[in-house]
Amino acid sequence: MLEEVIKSLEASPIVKKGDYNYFVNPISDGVPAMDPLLLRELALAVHKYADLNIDKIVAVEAMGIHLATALSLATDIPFVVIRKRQYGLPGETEVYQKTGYGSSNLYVNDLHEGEKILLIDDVVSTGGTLVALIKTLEDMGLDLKSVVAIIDKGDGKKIVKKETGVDVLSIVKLDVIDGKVVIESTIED
Ligand SMILES: O=P(O)(O)OC[C@H]1O[C@H](OP(=O)(O)OP(=O)(O)O)[C@H](O)[C@@H]1O
Ligand SMILES: Nc1nc2[nH]cnc2c(=O)[nH]1
Repeated sequence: MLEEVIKSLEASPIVKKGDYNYFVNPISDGVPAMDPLLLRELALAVHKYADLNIDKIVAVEAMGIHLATALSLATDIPFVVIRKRQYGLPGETEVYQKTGYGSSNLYVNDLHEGEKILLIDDVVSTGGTLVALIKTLEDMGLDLKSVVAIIDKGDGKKIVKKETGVDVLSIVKLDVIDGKVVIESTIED
C-alpha cells in the first residue's frame, strides 16, 4: 500500500541547513510535485490506523495542511489549521516552536475544551514542534485521540513519547545516513 511513498522518500535529495541534514520531498515540502497517488496512499494509511472518532482534524502549518485536506475529504470531518500567522482573535493561543533548523511562533484558533481531535503534521524530528503543541493542546483541555506525523525521522517519535507520554502514529520511519534517506520501517511491516 505504501509503494509510492517509499519510492518517493528514497529519491529525496538532502540539503544542508547549517549542520542539519534536511530531506526534500513532496510530502514534507510540496517539492518536487506531489503525485496524487502518493497523497491517496497517505490518506488511506491514516484512515486505516488513526482513531477517527473525532470532532476536528488539526493541521500544523505549512506541511500538515495538504495532509489534513486529503483526510478531511476522505472522512467529511472538518479541519482547522494551526497557523504561523497571528490573528489576535479572542481565545487565540501562542505556541513557541523550535525545530532542528529554525523557530517560529504558532497560533491556535477555534479549538475548544473537550473537543476530540486528530493532530497531523508531516515530520517529527527533534520533536520540538509536536512536544510544544501537545503540551499546549492538553493544557487547553483538548482530547488528543491521535497525533500523526507521517514521517518519523531519527528519534522524533521516541522524544515525543518521553516528553509527553503520547504515542505518535507514524507511517514511515527513516533516517538520513551518508547523505541518503534510509527507510527503517513502515506501519505496514
Ligand atoms: O520535530 P521537529 O524538529 O520540530 O520538526 C518537525 C517540524 O519541522 C517542519 O516544520 P517547519 O517549521 O520547517 O515548517 P513548514 O511546515 O512550514 O515547512 C515540519 O513541518 C514539522 O512541523
Ligand atoms: N522536509 C523536511 N522537513 C523536516 N522537518 C523536520 N526535519 C525535516 C527534514 O529533514 N525535511
